[in-house]
Amino acid sequence: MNSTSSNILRYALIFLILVSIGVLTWQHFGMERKLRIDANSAHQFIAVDDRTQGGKSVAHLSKVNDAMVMKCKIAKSEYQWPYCQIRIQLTKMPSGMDLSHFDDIDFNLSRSGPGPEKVRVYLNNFEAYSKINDSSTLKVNELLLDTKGADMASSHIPLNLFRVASWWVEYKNIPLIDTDMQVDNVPIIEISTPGFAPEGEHEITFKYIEFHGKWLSLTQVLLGIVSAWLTFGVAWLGFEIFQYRQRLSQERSQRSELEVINRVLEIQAEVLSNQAQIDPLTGALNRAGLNNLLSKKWPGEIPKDAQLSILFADLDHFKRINDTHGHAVGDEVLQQFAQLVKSKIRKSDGFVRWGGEEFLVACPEMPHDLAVKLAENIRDSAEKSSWPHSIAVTCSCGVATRNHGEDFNALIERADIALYRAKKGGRNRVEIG
Ligand SMILES: Nc1nc2c(ncn2[C@@H]2O[C@H](COP(=O)(O)OP(=O)(O)OP(=O)(O)O)[C@@H](O)[C@H]2O)c(=O)[nH]1
Repeated sequence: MNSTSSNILRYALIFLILVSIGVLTWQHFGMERKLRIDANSAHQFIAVDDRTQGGKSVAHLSKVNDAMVMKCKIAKSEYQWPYCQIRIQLTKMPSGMDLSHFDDIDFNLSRSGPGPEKVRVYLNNFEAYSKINDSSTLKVNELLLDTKGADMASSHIPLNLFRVASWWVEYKNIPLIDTDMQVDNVPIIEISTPGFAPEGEHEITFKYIEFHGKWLSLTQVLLGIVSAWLTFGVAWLGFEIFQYRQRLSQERSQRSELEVINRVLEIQAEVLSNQAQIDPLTGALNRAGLNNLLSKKWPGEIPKDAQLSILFADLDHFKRINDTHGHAVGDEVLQQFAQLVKSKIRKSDGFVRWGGEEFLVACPEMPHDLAVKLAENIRDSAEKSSWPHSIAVTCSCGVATRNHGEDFNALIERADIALYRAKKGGRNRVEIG
């Protein structure tokens, strides 16, 4: 990891930590969500009594200042559970308000009249089985609220204290599986007299209900934070893999560049080495070239039984050619003679410019008779060739073939002595050493 990416990682980590702490703190101390339903709300407020069920109780609703006041006369009748209630129509069925995001409720209501100082609060939820025209099919989530005691004094009554009313479950014969508290689609809220309301004048004054909650629950916030960290981790991993691949491909291309440079240098070294071993005028090897050739053929010492014939070929009276026709013509003759010898020898033979106009041919694995024949062939061809300025050019040769275990220098010396004899013997001839 380079320093830039480790800095980015450090800043990203600090940023994520700060955001995580910030969001958690915000969730805990803020992020408030509130729904207030009061007497001034645009919702429809209705007084409901038991007359629809055959009862005789009569309820009236009126707005007094900031409150909805329901006056109710509970009367005994054949109906067993006389009641009056304020109904707040929040929405038109089948749609309702989703109150499940809220955690607790504040009530501002009071009651007077005979009987217990309690009211029943209903959050009626529209369910799959509910019918639009029949509000009794809404699931009744019930809370019995003490209007004088601790309930009203303490605010923030937890929403999860609501329970599905057992009388409603019995009355509607609701299967057990559907009897969980559900407030995600509430079209109606009702505030009702207590279950055992005695006969007489009752009054319920409603000012407001306030639902409190968080825009995001702690679980949602934690899930969000974990997702953000996971996303960051995956993104960082991807970034690291991307960088690693880039580095890898850079290294690969650098390596292949180096290999190319290396190969070029090897070729150049080979060319220079070859140039160092080759006579530029004739293209023949020099003495270093001969040593290289022999050591390639026989690394280390030349084996005792290795067969090797040496042939010296020296142009006759070459000084005269130079003197008569000039040095440049002498060069031309040397070059032509070198071509002639090259055309007569094998690829495996070493052709060496030994001195000024003196050449050596090293013939590995060549028996003596063939070496003599080769020398004779060279000599004869030189004599018969046509040369620049029609110069008559001849050469003298000395041939020696290696005896068993003979030292290379001794072999050279024998060939050289043979050449000397050829010169002494009148030139343009082959002598054996
Ligand atoms: N043009 C030319 N002449 C060279 C070169 N190298 C050597 N020589 C000349 O070759 C001549 C050799 O002369 P000598 O050693 O007397 O031999 P020679 O004249 O051939 O006489 P023999 O070998 O005895 O037949 C000298 O004059 C050298 O200057 C070269 O590269 N180019």
